[in-house]
Amino acid sequence: MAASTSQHALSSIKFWSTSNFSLEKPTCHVHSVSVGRRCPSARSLGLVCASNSQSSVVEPVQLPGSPKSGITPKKSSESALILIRHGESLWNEKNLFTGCVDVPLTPKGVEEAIEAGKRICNIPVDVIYTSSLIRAQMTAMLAMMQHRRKKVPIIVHNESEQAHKWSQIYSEETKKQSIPVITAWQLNERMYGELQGLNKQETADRFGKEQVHEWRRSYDIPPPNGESLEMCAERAVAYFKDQIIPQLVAGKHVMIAAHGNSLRSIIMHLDKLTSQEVISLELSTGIPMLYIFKEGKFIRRGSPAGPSEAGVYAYTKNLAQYRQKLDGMIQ
Ligand SMILES: O=C(O)[C@@H](CO)OP(=O)(O)O
Repeated sequence: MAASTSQHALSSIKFWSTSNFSLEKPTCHVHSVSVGRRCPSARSLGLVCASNSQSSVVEPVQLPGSPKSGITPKKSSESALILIRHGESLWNEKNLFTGCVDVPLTPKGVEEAIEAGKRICNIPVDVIYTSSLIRAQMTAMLAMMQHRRKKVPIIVHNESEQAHKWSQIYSEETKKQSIPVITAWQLNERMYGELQGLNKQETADRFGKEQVHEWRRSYDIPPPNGESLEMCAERAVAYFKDQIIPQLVAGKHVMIAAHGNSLRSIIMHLDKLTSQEVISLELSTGIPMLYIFKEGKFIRRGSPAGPSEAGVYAYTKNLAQYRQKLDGMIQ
């Protein structure tokens, strides 16, 4: 069921395919590495203090082509991959374990999402993936409202044949001005089991700080009747490999709006973090992180500090060209 839904989703993206923007001739700058507050590991730099905008010197992940997808890799192209954790939710504010409980953003979370959108407003986006939870979807939509290209993000409904049929668009021109938003439960927050709804501080007081830290950050120890990060990775990383990598291979620029732990598992995969290193990986709410996918490798670019931040655009001539193109369209 999940597989066929995903296949539907993929075919509708092909159908919706918009820009074939190709990024070529990168001028690769190795910038200084900045150290995050809580993570001494060089491999997670730039992610702990995710507001940091400098690029990293991470050894890129080597990926094979796209054996299953049948999509021909575009050798000369580069794709942008933006990862964004949702803005502050009402339960983040109350310091409650949230997991798969579907809680909306706070006004501060709304602001964070808008701010994130401003930071990435010059970076191309062809397709958006979000979890099935409202806090990630609100974040994706609010962020895209800020994008200078002004395409309309539209949620793809493939949950039933009728939903698919009833949400069709009958103008090719309108489709070109839209960005498909694919929602996938596989990108949901890790299921927190019997901790969902409990106060984090009270839980630490009751079970001990170390035990709670183990539940929250260890790789393979699940909270009571919940998912460990490893279990969460089994579905989130599998989805990333099966559905999202083929888009990048095909030259599409992708944004993923998801959650602290589903994104930690994807970043662990991209940056080849060990199960020890991932313990220190913390993601702030509403901070976008940029990777460039080129020739099967992911190159982490950190987080754009602002729409015109030189570091991000300096990396590829074509990111800069895309921005110039937007400047031209908007004048
Ligand atoms: O409660 C949750 O669902 C998560 C994210 O807010 O908490 P944690 O910081 O423990 O990963």
